[in-house]
Amino acid sequence: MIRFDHVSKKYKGTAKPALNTIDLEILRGEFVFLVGASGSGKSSFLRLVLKEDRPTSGNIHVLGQDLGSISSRKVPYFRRNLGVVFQDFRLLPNKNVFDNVAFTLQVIGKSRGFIQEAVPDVLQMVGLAEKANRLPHELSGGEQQRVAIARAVVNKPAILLADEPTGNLDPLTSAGIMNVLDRINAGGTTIIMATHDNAIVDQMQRRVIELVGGQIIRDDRQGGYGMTAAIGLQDSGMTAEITRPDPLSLRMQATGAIERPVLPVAGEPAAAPASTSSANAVNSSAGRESAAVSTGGTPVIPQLNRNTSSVPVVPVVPRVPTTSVPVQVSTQTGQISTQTGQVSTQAGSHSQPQVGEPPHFFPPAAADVRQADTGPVERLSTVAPADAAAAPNPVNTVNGANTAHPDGDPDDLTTGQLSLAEKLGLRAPGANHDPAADQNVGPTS
Ligand SMILES: Nc1ncnc2c1ncn2[C@@H]1O[C@H](COP(=O)(O)OP(=O)(O)OP(=O)(O)O)[C@@H](O)[C@H]1O
Repeated sequence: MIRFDHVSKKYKGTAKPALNTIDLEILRGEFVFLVGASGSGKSSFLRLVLKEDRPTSGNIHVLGQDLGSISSRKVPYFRRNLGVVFQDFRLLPNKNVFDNVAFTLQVIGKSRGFIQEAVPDVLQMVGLAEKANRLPHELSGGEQQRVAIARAVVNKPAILLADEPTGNLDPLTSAGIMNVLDRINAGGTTIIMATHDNAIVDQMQRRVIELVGGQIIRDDRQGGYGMTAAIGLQDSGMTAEITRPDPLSLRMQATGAIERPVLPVAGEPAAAPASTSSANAVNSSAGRESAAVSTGGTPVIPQLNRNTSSVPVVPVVPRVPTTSVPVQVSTQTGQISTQTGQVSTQAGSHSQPQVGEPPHFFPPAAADVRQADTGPVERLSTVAPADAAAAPNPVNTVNGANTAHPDGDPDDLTTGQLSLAEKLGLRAPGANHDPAADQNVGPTS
């Protein structure tokens, strides 16, 4: 699905490459954390996947396409297969939640009927069905990020790139976001998430690729955040991130139990301190939404409790024993791929998308702990109109790079002033556009 062959990226005027001879393969359906100290190359990696930049050397294949052979004119079409979520949300401030999500579909010419069906579905999935008419500034940070996620996935991208999506959020709210991402991944979307959030990485136990100085020093199939990345954070003064207590560990120490706390599925408190009372506040203020479990006053960064639902969840990638694979990644992932094709649901009702099959858009709400707290599982409908196969999706610049490109790369769509639609990769630069879409907004809470 994504393959880097000896990829290096060196920016003009810099002494060291931002990425140095990267070889790696990411398979369909994987959830991959990209960790590493500030400046280790995470965003550069994501930019290359998006073809927002091009490598100095090496080859990149995404979704079977050699990125080097995609012309600038075709980049927006390529990017419709990718969704991107950023730390700072980047919603349109003057459009309500529905219109922010619908915007993606309007730009690429989806029918009104499709939009009327797809947007409510995706808002339901992210837990914002009741807030479709709100403006971004009327939402909490976590809710704004949910809108951004909804916008990123409304047209079923094969790949979702998330650059520090929880970077502006408190732990409890972050956990809610991770729950949403986990569910999107369970529907078949490959997710690559750059993050400094050690607690999330440690608890999710997914594939972890760690960069140091532009090189992959670790590739754990079921990894944790790791010491090297943490040391890098300390070096860069971002110690708050690494000193956050791991509530799950604390809870396990306290109880000796290994059960996972329950995740809040949808919605977050406007400003959620991680405490029992705030978790309850979420619950009461958000009807069907469940609250995070907090034990003994210890804030719990929730983790999916896949066992609380009667509907089994399909493992997206079969879990193999944790093995550190600093190099030769593709060899191992090739083996995984074979296994993936054999996986089916325990219930037999929901299978993983196979190669060539678009991702199911919303998995059953099995991973959704609403059932545990609120009764029967509410199954989320799928967005499956006939024209959904085109699967366009918002794509934006990574790290807000809507500035002139340092290399003067002719393929670089970040050059010059671009509208949001252009930055989202939905329209080729210079095409007709909605002037109202030219503004972005960061966090408003
Ligand atoms: N446009 C650019 N021009 C020159 N150098 C750049 C550019 N973008 C990134 N770099 C350099 O490339 C290296 C990798 O940067 P990158 O943004 O990919 O790191 P990162 O791991 O995403 O960092 P952070 O966690 O702080 O976002 C850094 O040394 C950075 O200074």
